[in-house]
Amino acid sequence: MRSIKSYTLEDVDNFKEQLLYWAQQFDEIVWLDSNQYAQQYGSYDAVLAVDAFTSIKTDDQGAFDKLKEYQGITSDWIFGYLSYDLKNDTELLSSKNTDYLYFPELFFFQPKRLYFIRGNEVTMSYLRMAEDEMETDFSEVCAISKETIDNNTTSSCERIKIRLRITKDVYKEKVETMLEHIHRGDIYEANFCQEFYAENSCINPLDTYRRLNAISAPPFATYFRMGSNYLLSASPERYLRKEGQKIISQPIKGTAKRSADKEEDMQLITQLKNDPKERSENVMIVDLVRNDLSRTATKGSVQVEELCKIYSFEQVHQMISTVVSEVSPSISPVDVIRTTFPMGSMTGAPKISAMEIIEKLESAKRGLYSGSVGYFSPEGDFDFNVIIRSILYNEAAAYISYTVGGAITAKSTPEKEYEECLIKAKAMREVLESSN
Ligand SMILES: C=C(O[C@@H]1C=C(C(=O)O)C=C[C@H]1O)C(=O)O
Ligand SMILES: NC(=O)CC[C@H](N)C(=O)O
Repeated sequence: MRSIKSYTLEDVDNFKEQLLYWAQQFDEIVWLDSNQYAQQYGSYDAVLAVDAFTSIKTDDQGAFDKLKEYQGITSDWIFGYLSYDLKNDTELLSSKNTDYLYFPELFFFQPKRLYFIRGNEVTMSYLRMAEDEMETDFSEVCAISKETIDNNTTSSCERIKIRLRITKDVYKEKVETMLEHIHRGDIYEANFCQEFYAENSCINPLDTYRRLNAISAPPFATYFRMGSNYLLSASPERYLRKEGQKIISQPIKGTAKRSADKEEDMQLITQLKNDPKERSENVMIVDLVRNDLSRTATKGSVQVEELCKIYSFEQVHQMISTVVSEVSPSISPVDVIRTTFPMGSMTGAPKISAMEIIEKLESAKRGLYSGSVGYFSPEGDFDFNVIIRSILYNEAAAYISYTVGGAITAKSTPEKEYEECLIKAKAMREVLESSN
């Protein structure tokens, strides 16, 4: 079904820039870049999928059933996203908060043109109908000069004014309400988020992504486009990956800022590692993920491979755990996602009560934020990230948005949680405010 061609690259970083620039001509784009971050699990350094041959977009009930059918029928590479509000398809829940971004709840496509980069090699994988264009496309990509990219990736938009969806005082009141729920025993932990936005504004998506990625260089960077809807993501977090029969989930809980001073930076790592509040936040989510994975796992196969390990990224230090399981080949890959979605790190525990309380206290529909972007391979393997540290943009609606949040537990204080939100928001704010 696909034609394959591989080339050795002289300058991989330059080729990545050329390829993403070349991709801009297509309406559907998924670009995943791990920024050379050293990770145990991963197949490619970067992947580009463009030009939909077939696609699926849903906004109603039964989204996971439709995805399962689509994934089964295509039996090909499919790329796309799951928005947070698909929770309503897995549990008896609803989303009543206002949607400002208008992304469909689920979107996947089968790309005609695919590029996989690994080391200094690129492999092109084109559907037969486009195979005639493989060589000309490759030459076109390689002919793009740095000047062309720089000259055409400038913005003619006006300065962006970022607004807060809720004030700091309202945020603190809501965290107090969350704490009351925790003290009453309704929940142990919930991830409470707030939105920052700009109306009647525009950005150059490629320029914005490039600058966000340059200061973040995370392992799950994403440039996504579907028509006039864009996701520019600097996510450090994996939600779920499947490699053969093995399932891998890597929830993050526990965040510390970075310092330019080496010694202070080391202290921040030690503090985070030994902080009982951050550790207990993480362990609670690990328990939830173990429970979620056990729904499709073979008996006794759920294991914690790594608990509360600190990983440093350009913007923050994070505490990450790795939970794995085995599934039997008879289980559909979509069902492994359906039974674990939305990821526990973005909900809280117990999951359903946390999602109900989040819905009541938050002020905007989460949509794609705290959802997931990724792909399925023809064999049914997959890799999906967590959509955080991301700028969402609806060009047609002239609306730009980023949301940040953090886990609230019995040990939380509203002031500290607010500070943590600002640490997570720093890169997005910097990039948007220096747009022009
Ligand atoms: C909610 C966000 O991040 C989540 C919350 C974290 C925390 O509470 O420490 C860490 C990673 C994410 O799972 C965000 O970045 O907006
Ligand atoms: N950056 C990426 O997300 C690359 C794709 C994916 N992580 C993989 O290696 O399979």
